[in-house]
Amino acid sequence: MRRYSFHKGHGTKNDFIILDDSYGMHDMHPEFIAMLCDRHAGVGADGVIRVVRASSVREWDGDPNLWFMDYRNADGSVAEMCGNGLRVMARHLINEQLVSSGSFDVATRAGVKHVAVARHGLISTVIGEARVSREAVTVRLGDHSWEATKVDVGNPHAVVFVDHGQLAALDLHEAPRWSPEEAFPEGANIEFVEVMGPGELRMRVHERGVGETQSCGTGVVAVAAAHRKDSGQQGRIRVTVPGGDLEVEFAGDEARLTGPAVIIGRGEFWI
Ligand SMILES: N[C@@H](CCC[C@H](N)C(=O)O)C(=O)O
Repeated sequence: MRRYSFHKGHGTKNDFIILDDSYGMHDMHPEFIAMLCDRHAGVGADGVIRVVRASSVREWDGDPNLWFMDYRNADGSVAEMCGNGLRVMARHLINEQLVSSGSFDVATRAGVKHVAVARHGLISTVIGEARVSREAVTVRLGDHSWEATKVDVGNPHAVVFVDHGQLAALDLHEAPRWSPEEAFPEGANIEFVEVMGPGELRMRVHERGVGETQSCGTGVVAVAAAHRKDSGQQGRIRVTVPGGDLEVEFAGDEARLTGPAVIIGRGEFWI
């Protein structure tokens, strides 16, 4: 049996277990992650963020001095990026004085992302380009089907715009399906969105490797990018998710995501 210390945090109620592992000593076996994230038998979370020096990450060939966000979904699968996780990891690095200022870069499997403390203690993250595809994808949930927009935010997303009043009634206990299957060979995060007004969106999400979550930062960027492409919306886009509000701004095609990031405590577990 081993003893581990952890921190727990969330960004708009998308919650994470944070494991400090500077030198890459932890074994991130999928069963270990799934057990940790189990809300009844473990600590419980939507995912695990392993905070590791980039120099200790075999597949990383960029700046070795950065901190690397090694993100795992609750089922133990690896994800390229996590928008809410990035803010929470930034808050953790600042709190633990693992960085020397409030503005720095973090390495992820989707490249280097800049983070900075913003107004009212929110954290702003440069997520980069959200690539909106023209490829036709159909999403099905129960008896409904919709044409969806495929968006690549470093990780895969399908964005479905639903009619007014439809969002709250969706049953996301069931996993949405898509066709053609080859559209997302690695699986997908599926966002359902209602347009409330210009630049005002409401979203629910079924995350790959988790199920329905209270928020998804990369999902929020995906829906903002799809909305901007459809409507020509300029300026700030506010996305309300079950866990709170997030804002997306674009500079050219580059998306910046701003929102809260909270560390709620720390503890130890034995496995
Ligand atoms: N909740 C995250 C996304 C986490 C990864 C996702 N489930 C995937 O598998 O791509 C976010 O805030 O972006």
